[in-house]
Amino acid sequence: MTLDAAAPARTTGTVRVVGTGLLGTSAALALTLRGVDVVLADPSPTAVALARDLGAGRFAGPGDDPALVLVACPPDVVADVVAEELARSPRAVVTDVASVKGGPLAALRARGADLTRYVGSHPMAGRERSGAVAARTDLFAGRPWVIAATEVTGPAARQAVHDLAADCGAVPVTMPAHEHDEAVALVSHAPQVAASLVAARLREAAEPAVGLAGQGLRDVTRIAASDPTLWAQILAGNAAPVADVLEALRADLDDVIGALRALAQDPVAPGARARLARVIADGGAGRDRIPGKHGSAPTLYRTVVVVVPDRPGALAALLTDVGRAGVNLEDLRLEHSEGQAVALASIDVLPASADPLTEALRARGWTVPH
Ligand SMILES: NC(=O)c1ccc[n+]([C@@H]2O[C@H](COP(=O)([O-])OP(=O)(O)OC[C@H]3O[C@@H](n4cnc5c(N)ncnc54)[C@H](O)[C@@H]3O)[C@@H](O)[C@H]2O)c1
Ligand SMILES: O=C(O)C(=O)C[C@]1(C(=O)O)C=C[C@@H](O)C=C1
Repeated sequence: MTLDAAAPARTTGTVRVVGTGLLGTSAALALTLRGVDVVLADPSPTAVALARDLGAGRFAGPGDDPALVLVACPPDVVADVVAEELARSPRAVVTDVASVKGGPLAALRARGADLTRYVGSHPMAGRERSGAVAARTDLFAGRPWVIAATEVTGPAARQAVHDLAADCGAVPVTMPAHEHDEAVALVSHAPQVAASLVAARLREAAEPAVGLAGQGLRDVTRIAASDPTLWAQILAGNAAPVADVLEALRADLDDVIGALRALAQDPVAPGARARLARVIADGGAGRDRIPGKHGSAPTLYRTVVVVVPDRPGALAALLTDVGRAGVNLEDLRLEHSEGQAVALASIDVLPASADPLTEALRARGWTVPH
């Protein structure tokens, strides 16, 4: 997915990005691509220089007069930084992208900040890596961007953040802060804890067991690589809603354990298999409700799986042949088990491209198993 750089930006005036890590630099790259004047600030000189070097904008200076300030710093300090930015630029709209919204809003309200010019927001897009080096121009493409407007948010602030989200390729969604926090406890924060707990079980596992890991484990644990300091802040900032989701999960887990213990005692324990089947079926029903990348049904892409020999240049050759086939690659995953002479590349493409790509790759000698 790429951003349509040709479309004119809705955002007008200079945008000041404060915190040039993954989120700040990704937004700055998307805005710069659209021709928006972006100035960059971060307490870390390396972080801001890196973002500038990547083409995300220019260094902030004393003469800047931003129309919009985007705060993309860690959640713990977000209320302080927003308050500073409101005072520094008395005419600007200020937003932040922290993963929790209720706490920062309450803190700003308590200190009497100008909430007509501030509107918290949260793009539902990210990565398990931090810093400007992980930034991507299309990070937000097709993703929801929550705008947590309040009853006192001014229309200019609403519009400016709406335009910012749209210019980054995201889909703006308006939602009150408390509703947002409950929703992300379920769809983001508890899943992070679950992924981390599953992955943590692997620490003490014997080498041969870990060597058997397939795509299932990789899918479930990708986000276990996330930044612990950032996530400790996110979880602490949304403690009660996350605890509620995890308590419900614990009850479900106890039910599964009960069925398994019953089967361990008696292989034909009445009702046990039905309880296990129900867990898997309920999981499938829940998963079916997850929207696709663009908010549509999750059947947006088809996956073409290709066998890639384990030798230098093989993946590059495959990508070249995908390009020669005239097919736009939407996503790529590589599965490689230790000791195996081949890897499996899963290439997501638009449904209409799957069969032509399969044929073109087979014609060029690639093994495409199904
Ligand atoms: N990582 C994700 O997937 C993701 C997704 C959506 C929203 N968010 C939110 O975006 C924000 C930034 O996360 P990130 O992943 O970009 O983190 P990051 O670690 O990549 O970047 C954070 C940046 O903030 C800077 N910073 C630290 N203290 C600061 C301060 N007092 N003032 C200004 N800048 C400061 C750091 O130097 C760093 O460059 C967080 O609030 C996070 O909750 C993260
Ligand atoms: O995809 C990832 O790696 C993410 O961490 C993204 C994710 C999410 O849970 O979807 C994580 C935290 C953010 O606040 C928003 C998005």
